[in-house]
Amino acid sequence: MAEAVLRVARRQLSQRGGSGAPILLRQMFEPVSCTFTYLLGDRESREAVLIDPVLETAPRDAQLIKELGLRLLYAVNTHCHADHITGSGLLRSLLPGCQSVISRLSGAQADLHIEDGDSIRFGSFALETRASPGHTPGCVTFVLNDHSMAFTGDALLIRGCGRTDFQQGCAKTLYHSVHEKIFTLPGDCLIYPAHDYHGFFAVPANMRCGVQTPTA
Ligand SMILES: N[C@@H](CCC(=O)N[C@@H](CSS)C(=O)NCC(=O)O)C(=O)O
Ligand SMILES: [Fe+2]
Repeated sequence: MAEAVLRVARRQLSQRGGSGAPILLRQMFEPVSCTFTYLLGDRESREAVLIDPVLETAPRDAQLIKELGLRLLYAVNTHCHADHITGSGLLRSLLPGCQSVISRLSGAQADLHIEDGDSIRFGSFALETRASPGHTPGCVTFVLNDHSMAFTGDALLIRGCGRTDFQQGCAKTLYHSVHEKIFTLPGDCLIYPAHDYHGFFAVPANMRCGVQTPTA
């Protein structure tokens, strides 16, 4: 018990940037495709990244980013499926200076291509790229540098995983990705998936909406 409390306290401390301010996190939802988009920002430098934007809600996201006084460096995609990648292009035009990012293995066009192990920096934070193929060959999971949160795209959903029956999906590959790249994260790492098709998520007062491994 005491150890768990210490672990949470340590995590809360390390989620702070250079000024000691906590990371800014907003979980947003697009109800037609049931997609989550995540905004992460450094409160000091005002640099931010957006994970898995959706075309229809890109104007909403751009408006929020402006209202929060953030500078969007990257619109980042966990994988190449139409429900995600279509938003990046619009965001580039709505927020000049923003660059689109996706894995090289996805085969999709972007300003920046990333690979397993690459880091995406914003302010005093960074997202580490973990290749997690299976839903698609180019799927990646983004892990905050202190391993307190992970953005799993369609690799790991809530009480399930992404489908593997189309666009070069492979159940065996996904099984290994989830077990070796996601379940190996610390037990108190919060998992933020790309979809909720069943209304399983809740928004508690403290806005912590992830679920913990390995009981996701
Ligand atoms: N089953 C979904 C239909 C939409 C869908 O196929 N979603 C993908 C992720 S977007 S590429 C998926 O992997 N779903 C998981 C699944 O178990 O189907 C729905 O219920 O609307
Ligand atoms: Fe997908």
